[in-house]
Amino acid sequence: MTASAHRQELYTVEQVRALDRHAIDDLGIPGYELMERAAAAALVCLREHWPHARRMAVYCGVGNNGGDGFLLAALAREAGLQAAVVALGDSRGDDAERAREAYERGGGEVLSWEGQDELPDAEVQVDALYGTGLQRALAPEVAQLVRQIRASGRPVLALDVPSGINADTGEAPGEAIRADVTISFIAAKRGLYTGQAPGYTGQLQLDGLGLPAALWQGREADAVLMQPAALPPRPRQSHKGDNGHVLAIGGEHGTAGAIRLCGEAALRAGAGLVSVATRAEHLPALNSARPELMAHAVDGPQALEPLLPRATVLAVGPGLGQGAWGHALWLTALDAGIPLVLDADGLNLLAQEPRKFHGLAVLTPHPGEAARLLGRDTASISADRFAAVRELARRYDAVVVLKGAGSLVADPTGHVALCPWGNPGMASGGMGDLLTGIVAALLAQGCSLWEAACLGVGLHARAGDLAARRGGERGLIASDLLEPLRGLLNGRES
Ligand SMILES: NC(=O)C1=CN([C@@H]2O[C@H](COP(=O)(O)OP(=O)(O)OC[C@H]3O[C@@H](n4cnc5c(N)ncnc54)[C@H](O)[C@@H]3O)[C@@H](O)[C@H]2O)[C@H](O)CC1
Ligand SMILES: [K+]
Repeated sequence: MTASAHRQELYTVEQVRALDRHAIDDLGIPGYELMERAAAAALVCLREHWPHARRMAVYCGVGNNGGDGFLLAALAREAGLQAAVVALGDSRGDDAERAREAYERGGGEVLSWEGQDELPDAEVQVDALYGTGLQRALAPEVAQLVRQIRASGRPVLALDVPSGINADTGEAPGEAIRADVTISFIAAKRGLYTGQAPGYTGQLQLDGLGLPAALWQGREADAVLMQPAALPPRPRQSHKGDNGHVLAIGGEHGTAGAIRLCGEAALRAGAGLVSVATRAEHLPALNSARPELMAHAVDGPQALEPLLPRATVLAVGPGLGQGAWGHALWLTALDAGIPLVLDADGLNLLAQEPRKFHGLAVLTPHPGEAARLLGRDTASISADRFAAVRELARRYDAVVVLKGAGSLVADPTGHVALCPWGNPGMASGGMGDLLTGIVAALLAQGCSLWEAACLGVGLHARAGDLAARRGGERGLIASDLLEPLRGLLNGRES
């Protein structure tokens, strides 16, 4: 496994092809040699994960991904392993044809496969059907093969991309290979880290195929993969005034939980002071449960206005509702000219009354809220999350977090950062309220919009992973994250 400096950069398929061409044309490394290196790296990976496996079945497509598979099978046979190859059809392209010939010349046999044929008996199955060349959903007969591969219950090693996954967007337009391990070559394809892809890649490994670092220098990447980070230690003489004042606004009749979680998260993420502006009925519960939260009864804008001058950051939306009360507070907050984090109903109100924030806001939509903000359906957001988050940041002139597996952060200039952490246990109520409070607290402590959004998303997801590791993903609730969050914020992993 080649550790490579470029691993934190993410590329589109087109950019990966340009890297391949650069390696071939400018560094003089033939495409076939890249294929040989890919096959060698795949065999090392296979033996790392399944050291006792003696029999493998390699499923080869007609292109270069299939070529990788043929050369892997040839190397495996040379190493004394049994390798059966099932081919989808005749190989297309010089390198793929040459790879197939090399396999057959070494005595390898190619099995054809029709609809209901039994699959070869194997301890490990290798997916070399499609890689970065996938252009649409798998054909029905290939989808059937994929289902049979899954039904066999045998582990799967996917080469470069799990077949059926779009390496640009992370979408599975139809059936797709669920791999136990995916080994991806040369550069990290952005689609493998977001959307549906993380559910299909299994453990994702990257191998730079021994290419010189010069290959990536100065080459355009599309996004960056977030790296673990924390806030710098607090100065000894720090006092609460130094760490900002978050004013959280929300909590329509009967919905105190969201704004309370938001406020608690802001406290746990280090804000110096946290106030909550909400309906009067919620004050007794708030004050008894969390006296550190200064709760204010706010029945309209005239009661909110005196609180604004003391606030350095606003967190607007958790449980706000879209009625007259919520709308009036929302308008007052947005017109205050104070940096803010907008979430939940604050975003739904924005979808109805769009405005640009000119670098004063972080928006934190989930795909459904993003769809409303763009006037599209949720499916189109999931079909290309990178395009959607960039369009949101540009249209609203704000830093935008598009939540979901592989959360994305974009700024209005098009920079995108991708969060590789998080787990399905976090798809539960209140997690978004937590994130809003965390981002607001980081802004209050002096982070820029971009830093607060990236660090906030990363801390939130890593806290979710720590909490899930301790007690499992099922039944994970937002408040479970508060303690791990505090540790991570202070640079402690456990
Ligand atoms: N130097 C390099 O480029 C290296 C590439 N490597 C491997 O090559 C694949 C990409 O190979 P490519 O031939 O471009 O495409 P695929 O093998 O992924 O796909 C084959 C072929 O299939 C057609 N196709 C696409 N989608 C469908 C579909 N749904 N149904 C039917 N047919 C479809 C399309 O014409 C494709 O061209 C890359 O992933 C690497 O595995 C080496 O590993 C490194 C060097
Ligand atoms: K594949």
